[in-house]
Amino acid sequence: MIESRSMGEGPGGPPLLCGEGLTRTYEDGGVRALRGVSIAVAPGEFVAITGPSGCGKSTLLHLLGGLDRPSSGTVSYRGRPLGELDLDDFRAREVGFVFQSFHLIPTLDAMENVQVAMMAGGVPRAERPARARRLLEEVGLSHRLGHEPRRLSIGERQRVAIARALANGPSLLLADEPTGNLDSVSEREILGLLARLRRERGIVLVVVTHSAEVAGEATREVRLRDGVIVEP
Ligand SMILES: Nc1ncnc2c1ncn2[C@@H]1O[C@H](COP(=O)(O)OP(=O)(O)OP(=O)(O)O)[C@@H](O)[C@H]1O
Repeated sequence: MIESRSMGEGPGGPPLLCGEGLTRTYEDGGVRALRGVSIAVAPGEFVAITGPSGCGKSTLLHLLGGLDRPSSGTVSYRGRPLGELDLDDFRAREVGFVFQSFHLIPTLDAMENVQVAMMAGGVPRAERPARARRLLEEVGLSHRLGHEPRRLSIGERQRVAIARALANGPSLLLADEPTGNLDSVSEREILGLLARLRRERGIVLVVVTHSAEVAGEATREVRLRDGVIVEP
């Protein structure tokens, strides 16, 4: 097996998130999407995962977030393998996910989209509206609380999706091409927002991207090629 590594330079102690010897073969077509990747993400980091189309970036992100399981290898969070954790709880409370196409519920307004995520996180019903409002204010959408996705700009939709990802106070945001559908102005705004969340909330960012601008803002770039990490 090819083994490739990328380690974060943390201030000591266990990394926040760690993948060791990760492989993923899709039975459908026998594609070896990941062929032995080890990556450690330390507190405070903003890691950009880059590489050509089909090299395994989304696959890696899904494994790190517990959305998919490796064919072999282990993902650990705060030193504990995901297999030992309550996965639903991990995905709902510890990690926020952001996607290229937002994945908002079209019939719900911004407030409702954010509150839906709070159900899984066990936020008491009575607390949800005020918390959703605060989050939407934090992402700059206090004037769009009652708007459904179709009445929001593309950049605003991604802001709602980011507010939703913060609904349960995660330590980590995992984002798959978060600016892939945005024009360059909106991309810069979303990038500024992510940087602020890292600075003010201490949120760790792992972002899959094709954008040189996004990769340039990261504290570390991890490049994949054909399912392995290549050294910069
Ligand atoms: N569910 C699946 N079943 C079968 N093959 C898959 C599946 N998902 C991904 N693959 C294959 O695994 C490889 C890696 O896919 P992945 O989506 O991780 O790449 P990527 O680097 O994120 O690509 P892109 O930048 O185009 O989004 C590709 O060859 C893809 O066709």
